[in-house]
Amino acid sequence: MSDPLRLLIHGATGRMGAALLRLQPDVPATTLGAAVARRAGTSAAGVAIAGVDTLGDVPAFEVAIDFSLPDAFDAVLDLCLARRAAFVSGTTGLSADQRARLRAAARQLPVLWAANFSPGAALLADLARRAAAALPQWDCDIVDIHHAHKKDAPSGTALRLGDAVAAGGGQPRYASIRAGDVVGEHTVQFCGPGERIELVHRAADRDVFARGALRAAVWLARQPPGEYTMNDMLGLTPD
Ligand SMILES: NC(=O)C1=CN([C@@H]2O[C@H](COP(=O)(O)OP(=O)(O)OC[C@H]3O[C@@H](n4cnc5c(N)ncnc54)[C@H](OP(=O)(O)O)[C@@H]3O)[C@@H](O)[C@H]2O)C=CC1
Ligand SMILES: O=C(O)C1=N[C@H](C(=O)O)C[C@H](O)C1
Repeated sequence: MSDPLRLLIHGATGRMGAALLRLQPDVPATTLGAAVARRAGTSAAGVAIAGVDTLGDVPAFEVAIDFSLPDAFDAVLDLCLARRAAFVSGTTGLSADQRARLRAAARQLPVLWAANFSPGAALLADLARRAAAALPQWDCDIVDIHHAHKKDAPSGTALRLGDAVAAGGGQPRYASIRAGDVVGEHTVQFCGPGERIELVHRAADRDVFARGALRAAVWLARQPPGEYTMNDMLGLTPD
């Protein structure tokens, strides 16, 4: 049996970081190499979290899982390049330059960035593309609802769904609601004369994203350098 994969969890004090730290021990193919956040501290489960000022000193790891903020993204990507480690990221709101850096890094490392690590959201994008292709004259609106603390709008998933609609020939419009503690809800709505179709995905909790990211880390560690998607991992139609 091979040694467990050492993970770096970046954004460890956040909502997603907490779910990842809680669920990582359920994935025996992995072990926690290091956990990092903006400020050093200790997680609810007693895990030591390093501050980003000591990011360069973290122990060896094979895969980084990043759920942080765009401001924090470049430093962890640079660390993966320096350490030749695979990179899984779910951080949304990235700039065009950051997306380009990710593509460039994929020439040297296996990289999997996804706006949404739930398998259902990947399937929703495929359904949205097919619906848009079948309903060329209908209006298409994408609505995302998230907790009040979410910083980016439209959500990364909404933009991903919009790309899928555009690939099907549609022209999506976006609306975002930030309210309460909603984990994440996305609706792709098609309106035609006298009728309306809604495709809806609701995440019940953040564990679905964390499980998807841990599964991605194990899968990505076995891939050669390149840019991968959830569809590649799940064996769905390529984007
Ligand atoms: N792709 C997907 O499936 C999903 C993606 N997301 C995305 O993941 C990201 C994180 O979401 P969430 O957990 O709710 O956010 P939180 O605000 O709860 O957590 C953000 C984390 O990033 C850390 N951080 C912030 N700035 C820096 C910095 N400059 N350097 C180092 N660390 C930093 C924070 O550390 P500190 O606490 O010390 O400030 C914290 O640990 C968002 O972009 C969100 O949109 C969320 C859910 C699912
Ligand atoms: O910030 C969140 O919470 C979420 N962000 C992702 C996004 O921007 O699409 C995924 C999920 O909906 C939760």
